[in-house]
Amino acid sequence: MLEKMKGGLVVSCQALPHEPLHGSHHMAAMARAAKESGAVGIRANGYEDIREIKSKIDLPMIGILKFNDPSYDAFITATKEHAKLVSDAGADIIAVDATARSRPVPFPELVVYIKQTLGKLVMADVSTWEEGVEAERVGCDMVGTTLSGYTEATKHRTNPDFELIETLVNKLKVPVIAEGGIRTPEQAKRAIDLGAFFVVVGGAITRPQEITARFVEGIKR
Ligand SMILES: CC(=O)N[C@H](C=O)[C@@H](O)[C@H](O)[C@H](O)COP(=O)(O)O
Repeated sequence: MLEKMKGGLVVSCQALPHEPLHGSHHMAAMARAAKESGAVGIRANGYEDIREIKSKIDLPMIGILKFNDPSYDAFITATKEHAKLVSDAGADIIAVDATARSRPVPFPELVVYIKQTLGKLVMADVSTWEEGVEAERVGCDMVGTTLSGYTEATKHRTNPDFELIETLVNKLKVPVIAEGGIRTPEQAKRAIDLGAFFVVVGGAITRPQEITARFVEGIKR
């Protein structure tokens, strides 16, 4: 499965409850459009969306479950229960928050559970290269730059974080996934040229409100 994704584009099809396109019907339509135009995989959030997309579109699925619990900071598939839901929905790869922030289950325990009990691959969503090294050490199958810019320690960084992509490629043996803030085909190509295994693009393709805002701003400027 991973060989088929190498050098390609994964489209993240996500709309949270407050977003205009929220709903698995819309997300499955986005995923279908992505597949028709050559995407090699889909990333999606939550049981309903993952299940609906998987039932309609035959592409590898990176599944997540986003949940903000006030008692800890990690928010992407941070518990075993959430990992099981994502797995039951049909995800092939489960992406997890791998940042060095507070979490409900020790990270190595979550990784072992996903790999051994659920039998799925683990993508570690990190914000720093140190977190990437730790994720590889505890057995994650791939490391993504997803959370650079989204933690207290990295909020000063701009994305796409090409420096992080490059550093992770140099330090890790597992595939490095470029994700977060990629807005143009040129940026996606640059990430691949730096050694990213595949590229994940979300908002620039599947969040029309983001795209509209950029055009409106562009006209004002
Ligand atoms: C930080 C966070 O919550 N990231 C989420 C992770 O799944 C998604 O909201 C992003 O859309 C995804 O990572 C793709 O990134 P971008 O939409 O920038 O291309």
